[in-house]
Amino acid sequence: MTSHVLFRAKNIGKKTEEGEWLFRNVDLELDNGVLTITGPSGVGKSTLLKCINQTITMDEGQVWLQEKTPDQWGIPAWRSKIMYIPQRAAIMEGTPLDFVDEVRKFGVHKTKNSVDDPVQIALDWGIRPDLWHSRWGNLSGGEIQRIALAIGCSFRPEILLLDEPTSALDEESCSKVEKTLRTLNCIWVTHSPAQAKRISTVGTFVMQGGDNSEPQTPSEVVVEDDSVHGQASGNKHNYGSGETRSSTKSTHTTTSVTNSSSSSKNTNIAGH
Ligand SMILES: Nc1ncnc2c1ncn2[C@@H]1O[C@H](COP(=O)(O)OP(=O)(O)OP(=O)(O)O)[C@@H](O)[C@H]1O
Repeated sequence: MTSHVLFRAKNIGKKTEEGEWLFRNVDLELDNGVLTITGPSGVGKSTLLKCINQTITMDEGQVWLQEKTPDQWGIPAWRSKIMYIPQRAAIMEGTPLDFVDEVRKFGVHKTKNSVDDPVQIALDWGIRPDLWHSRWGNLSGGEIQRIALAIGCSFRPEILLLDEPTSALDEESCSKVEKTLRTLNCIWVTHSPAQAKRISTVGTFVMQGGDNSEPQTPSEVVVEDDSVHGQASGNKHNYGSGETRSSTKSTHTTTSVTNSSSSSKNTNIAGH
């Protein structure tokens, strides 16, 4: 009998085009809060988020939201509830407001009246209202990033899948965005151990290439140079169980999720 958590992923695996395992046996749980994912470049963090969002097909494993699979929800509903915000928003035709109107037409999202105003959300992050009338191609990387995030937040998904959501932001903007996002349910990929320490409320999954079945233990993440060090080594556990990181003066000890044995049309915000 499994516990009824908001979101569960069990044994997720994805193969490369050559048929090797890019990663496998990834287990995640999130009931409430922010779960961060770190790991070396190319290990498959973005691909994992896309598998969860059902943007691409996983080769093994299953995901559940409120104990229902994507097929049981229906893929459009699933993607509106577990919304993926890509690392680099695709440059589209038109303006951000055009895009918001387009997405609202799909109807799988909540009705217009129950949707938050993305312009207001982004205003708190330093995005002037007039920028919503600018063509996507005329916006800076940091403006596009905040606007895409604000649109995602405005639809009030159950969970936001965030792929390095502040990578193009200066410190002040980053801090404002983090303040908002920390109040939501997020699975958040970051390369910054310092950011993982700041924002994760339920722990950090240190992703490994290939088989993730080895139980992980708290791993040392050196904060000073903002790069990930150390190897997973320790107790098997799931997120959502209340396990949290501990820290010392110079290092941050993250927790890791259990990892047991190791594409389609979408409605992503400004997505691929
Ligand atoms: N649909 C797919 N099927 C199989 N492999 C894929 C697919 N999409 C991407 N990949 C491959 O997966 C590998 C990992 O890419 P991914 O972007 O997920 O890594 P990452 O850990 O997020 O990297 P970074 O930290 O640099 O952003 C890449 O070599 C990429 O070519």
